Amino acid sequence: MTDALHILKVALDVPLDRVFDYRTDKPNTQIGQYVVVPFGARKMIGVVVGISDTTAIESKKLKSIIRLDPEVIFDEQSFKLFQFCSQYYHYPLGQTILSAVPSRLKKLNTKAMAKKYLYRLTPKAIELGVDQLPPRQTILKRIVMALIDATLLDESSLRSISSTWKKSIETLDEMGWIAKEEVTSDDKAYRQAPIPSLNDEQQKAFDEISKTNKTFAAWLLYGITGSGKTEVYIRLIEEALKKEDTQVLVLVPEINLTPQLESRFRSRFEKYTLVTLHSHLTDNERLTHWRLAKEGAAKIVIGTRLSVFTPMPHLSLIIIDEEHDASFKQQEGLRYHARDVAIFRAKSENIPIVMGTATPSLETWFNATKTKDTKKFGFLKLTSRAVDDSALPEIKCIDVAKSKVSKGFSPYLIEAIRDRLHKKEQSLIFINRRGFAPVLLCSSCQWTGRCHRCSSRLVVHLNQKRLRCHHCGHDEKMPQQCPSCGNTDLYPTGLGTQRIEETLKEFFPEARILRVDRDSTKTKEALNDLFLKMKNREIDILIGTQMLSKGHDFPHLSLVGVIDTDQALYSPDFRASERLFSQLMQVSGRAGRANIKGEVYIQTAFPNHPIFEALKTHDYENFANELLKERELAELSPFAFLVLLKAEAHQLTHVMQFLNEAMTKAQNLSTQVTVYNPVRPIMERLKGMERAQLVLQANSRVALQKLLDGWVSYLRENKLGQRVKWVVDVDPLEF
Ligand SMILES: Nc1ncnc2c1ncn2[C@@H]1O[C@H](COP(=O)(O)OP(=O)(O)OP(=O)(O)O)[C@@H](O)[C@H]1O
Ligand SMILES: [Zn+2]
Repeated sequence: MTDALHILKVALDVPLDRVFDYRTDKPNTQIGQYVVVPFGARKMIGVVVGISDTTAIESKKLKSIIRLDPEVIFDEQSFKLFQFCSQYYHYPLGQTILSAVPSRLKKLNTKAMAKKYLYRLTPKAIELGVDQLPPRQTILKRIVMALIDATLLDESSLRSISSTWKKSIETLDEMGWIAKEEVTSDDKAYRQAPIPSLNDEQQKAFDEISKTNKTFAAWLLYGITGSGKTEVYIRLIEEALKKEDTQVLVLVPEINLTPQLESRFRSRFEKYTLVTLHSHLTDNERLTHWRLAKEGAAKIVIGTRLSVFTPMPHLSLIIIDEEHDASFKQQEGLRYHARDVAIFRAKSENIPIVMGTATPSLETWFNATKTKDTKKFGFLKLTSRAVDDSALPEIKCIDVAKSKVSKGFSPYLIEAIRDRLHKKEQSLIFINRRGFAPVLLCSSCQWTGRCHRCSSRLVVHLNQKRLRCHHCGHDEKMPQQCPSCGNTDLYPTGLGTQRIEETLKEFFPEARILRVDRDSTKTKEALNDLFLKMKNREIDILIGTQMLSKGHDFPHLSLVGVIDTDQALYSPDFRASERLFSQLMQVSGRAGRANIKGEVYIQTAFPNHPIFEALKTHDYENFANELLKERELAELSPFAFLVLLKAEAHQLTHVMQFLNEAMTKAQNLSTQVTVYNPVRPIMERLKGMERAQLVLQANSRVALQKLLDGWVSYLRENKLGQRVKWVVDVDPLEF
């Protein structure tokens, strides 16, 4: 008689939808432990997802695990979540799990971690103040100002202010300005900000949602910008944490997770351990925070999309801020939507989930207001701004056809800016650059610079005098004369942020102007610097793109000028007007936040377009309902469910053959699903690869999923898959 075999079913980070059997001599292994195993000639990290005493593998071929780590990295609830995602997004289980655990775990050797500290200013520093710092020490200044704001900051927040924060902290330490304390799980003292009492609408929202604690309910908290949604979240969290053994997960878009937001939460939850999870943490920090959550020690987890997978044994409430934000959708690997995964998780753990926004996604708007199943999807409104005397800004369209536009600016807008300069208030010039950037154009033969690897035009970077491909990064010198006809009169078309900046400098030589875009604000530290400068009125005019439109408070900002948004009105993307509306609504929300009145000027050739009519009256509801009618007629989301198959290869014939076979197969698998012909996307070539895609569409999610089960395994087995790279995107946001 032989000993009973201990066979571990191990999920690995490989693109195969199966688990692998390994032998172990450790009888009390648990599901969720991770292991190092031999895989071909390599060693790999894997996760135990099953334990058995039988295997179909011959005992000669059965290999043993190399190492078993004692840490159990997920619990039963997380495992359910992984299984759901693997099935719903048709992505292998092993890859699903391993894309959700902190990458630090995946390194083959884990070292002990260093102690962690929190930093605060000494009374001496507070007394002397920033003005006493040496004039050119901008990083020191930034850190001190952030500490004045937040009282206590941890290392990750400091790092987001500057990558050289350590040196600055040492300097401050030598000056006797800083005190540090070791991080323990509780006992933190953040400054207490005055706590407002809830207004009627906030109170109603709080009461309704509180009624559903302990059971699943999805809530849309629809509240205009500045209506006090965050205050409602905070009260709900307070309420939840009154009970022992509770944890709360707060999901936010990446750009919103600033030290300011973190400190607002910390100051209100000083008794509780709060951790953040986002991409600006180091691997070690991420792992520490994640473990605190997994062990139940962290009561509040604030994180970006990936944190929806954080194991939290006592999870009792999920909050999603800015529910409509596209950054909740992961665009590579496991293409999940964190909001949808969060709803599944709330359902499966039988807890409430609250989604707040001023401009809900049409899917959520539909669920909350139009479906019969409103018992499971509650709808709450906050219709006025929370701070007394703060009204919504007045929105005006400037008809560029009737106004004498000079270098992109109409005289009305220029006058409005001049007026703010006079009143020492701030202006924001917003350019919607989605899908738009200046290209170099030859005035005589219409030549434009093109990327030789992608079907895209090269973007002009005037300061560096270079042309760059924004898709593959290809970079070349800006030519002196047209490569096609030799003409030397080459000029950049359209309005980039750099050109706007130059024009504004001409109009207002005395103004302090700051331009913010991906080129000038690559790091989070630069962005934080900007917030501080705005707050201290060191900037008069801010020029920026969509990254500025999210929920930041600029108390001295009273004018927003929007230029050049018209291309989004006629985009082939069916979500373009939904996005434009929410972007303009968000950016308008930046004006007049405190007690100065805000104004928004939109320059457009289509001042009567319904989107602007709706904006002027701040009428998201009407606009959304109109859009829903259009979507219903066109049979688009949320009335139909879509799946996108994207494929690319060096040769177009391979791509097309693969997609045509896929199309035929899909047609044979189901009659309830519409299968469209393969088409080329707008970006036909990318990084030297030829691309094409096809769309599946169905009225029934179940029918679509059923088709996908058979179809995706068929695609995985297709021999052309060796030449063609493909991905399946369920509920795609971009086409
Ligand atoms: N009931 C209240 N009474 C007075 N002030 C309040 C009240 N609720 C919130 N506030 C204040 O109003 C401002 C906006 O509130 P909050 O940030 O909660 O709004 P929001 O809807 O989350 O904003 P955003 O649109 O930026 O996401 C904050 O300064 C907050 O302190
Ligand atoms: Zn390119």
